[in-house]
Amino acid sequence: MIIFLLSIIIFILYIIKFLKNKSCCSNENIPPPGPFSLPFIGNLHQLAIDPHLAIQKLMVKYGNVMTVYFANIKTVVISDPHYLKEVFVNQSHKTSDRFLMNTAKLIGNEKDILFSNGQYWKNYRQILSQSFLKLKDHKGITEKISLESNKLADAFDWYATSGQVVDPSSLFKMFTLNVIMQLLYAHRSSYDLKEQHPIIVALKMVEESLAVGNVLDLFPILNIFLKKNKVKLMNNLQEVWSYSQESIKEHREKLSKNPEKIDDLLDLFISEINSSSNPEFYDDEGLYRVCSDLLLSGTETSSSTMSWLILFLINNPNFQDKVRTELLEATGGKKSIQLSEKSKTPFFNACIKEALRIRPVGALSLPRIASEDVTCGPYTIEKGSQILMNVYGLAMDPTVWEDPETFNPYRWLSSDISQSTYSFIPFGCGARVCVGSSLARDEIFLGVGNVLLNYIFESQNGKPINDKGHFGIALQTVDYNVKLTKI
Ligand code: HEM
Repeated sequence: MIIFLLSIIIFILYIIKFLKNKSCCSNENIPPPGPFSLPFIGNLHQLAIDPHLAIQKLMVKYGNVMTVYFANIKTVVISDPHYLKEVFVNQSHKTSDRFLMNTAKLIGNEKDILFSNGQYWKNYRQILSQSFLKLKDHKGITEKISLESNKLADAFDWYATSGQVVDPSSLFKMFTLNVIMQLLYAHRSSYDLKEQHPIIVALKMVEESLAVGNVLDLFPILNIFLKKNKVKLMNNLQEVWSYSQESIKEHREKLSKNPEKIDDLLDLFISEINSSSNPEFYDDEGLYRVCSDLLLSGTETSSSTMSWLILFLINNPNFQDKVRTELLEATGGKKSIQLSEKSKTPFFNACIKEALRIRPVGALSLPRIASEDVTCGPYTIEKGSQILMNVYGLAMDPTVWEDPETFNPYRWLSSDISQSTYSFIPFGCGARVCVGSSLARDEIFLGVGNVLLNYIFESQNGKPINDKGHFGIALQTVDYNVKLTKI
């Protein structure tokens, strides 16, 4: 009986969905084409594992602007540089808002930067962007990042001298966490993986819950069974927020006594607020949520890119040798590189760009929503749809990139590189482009530069490492171990 009733319900839903799809569009209101979607799951059966690769396959049939359904969420995926510009730049007023799922609302409460919209987002984004601009010119703060990259190189030393293999990703993650922790709390943690700072432990738990969170966002009914996950997420977020609140209080007190004493990003942020026309708008809730945003958005992204870069340099030992020779020439033989020496390392800079192209960790960027109907070439993206930028697909387009699946840094050095800006968007594009891109590039340059100056990296078994990776909270490498030889 139950099966019979369920079949009837599914059949009715199927008909409703079919009729809705048919009736939604007049001639001038054509939605982008896409595969047929099933009731409840939409196209999840086609997209659930490695969605960036699944979308590549579907694109062959449906083209560069395509409609798919993540469960019942209507989603348009854009893989064409001209349409990206049309949608995210020319119609930015209709496409700057984030598509907010339940987990995003829990994290941001619509009072942060990653997951807020409207005037609230605009005000906080402006202050944060100004703070990042000033950070770049603040010698004392950039010096801290430089010193942290020397500590990262030291952290590999034990493995090199003892001959033990190590997973470099775990140390890269500690490095990017330490950078953000110093920018926000003036604290750092040991690289000893057994003695981790409580914030790092809490953040790891948050990331674990987020991986499960995706399923809950698509099927809220599962909340009944996975209540524990929500409680775990909230407890760990609370730990990060409380820690941030303490730090905000200390920073405010220090700046009220000495407004000129700027030691980190949080100081810059608070002093920008103090000198803004409406400082009372920026309450402590907004501030502590921005702190957790920076930990969430600015650590796994940069460290995964560093892991990809090292992986491709292991698989291409000639490139690794060439980078090291260039770095040693730039530093005059010293084992530590400075940001001021960036202009002397064009080949290494090209390798960083190539890693960001070939394995963009934000392979589908962060979702936006069409707040009104949006024109996209001959199609209309219906108000309320989720919109994704196909960052990975753009980087794999053979009409733009010669042999796109090959790690080839030379493509960035050739004088006839002529692809559109919107074909290479690892940091997204338009009004919500990544605010931390410059910091990320500096971290990758210093962190990977310094370890390459000190060690030769090889795979554990001497064979090339799997370079396909997997889609977790970001496009990540598979776990891999390296053998190190000290130089
Ligand atoms: C290689 C490293 C990184 C990559 C690939 C990356 C990528 C991205 C992407 C694709 C977006 C969405 C952009 C859009 O919607 O158009 C984004 C947003 C953002 N990123 Fe990054 N990111 C990186 C590092 C960082 C760092 C180091 C920070 C800060 C410490 C950061 C902070 C943010 C923030 C706050 C946003 C939200 C901006 C907004 O909604 O207005 N990211 N990032």
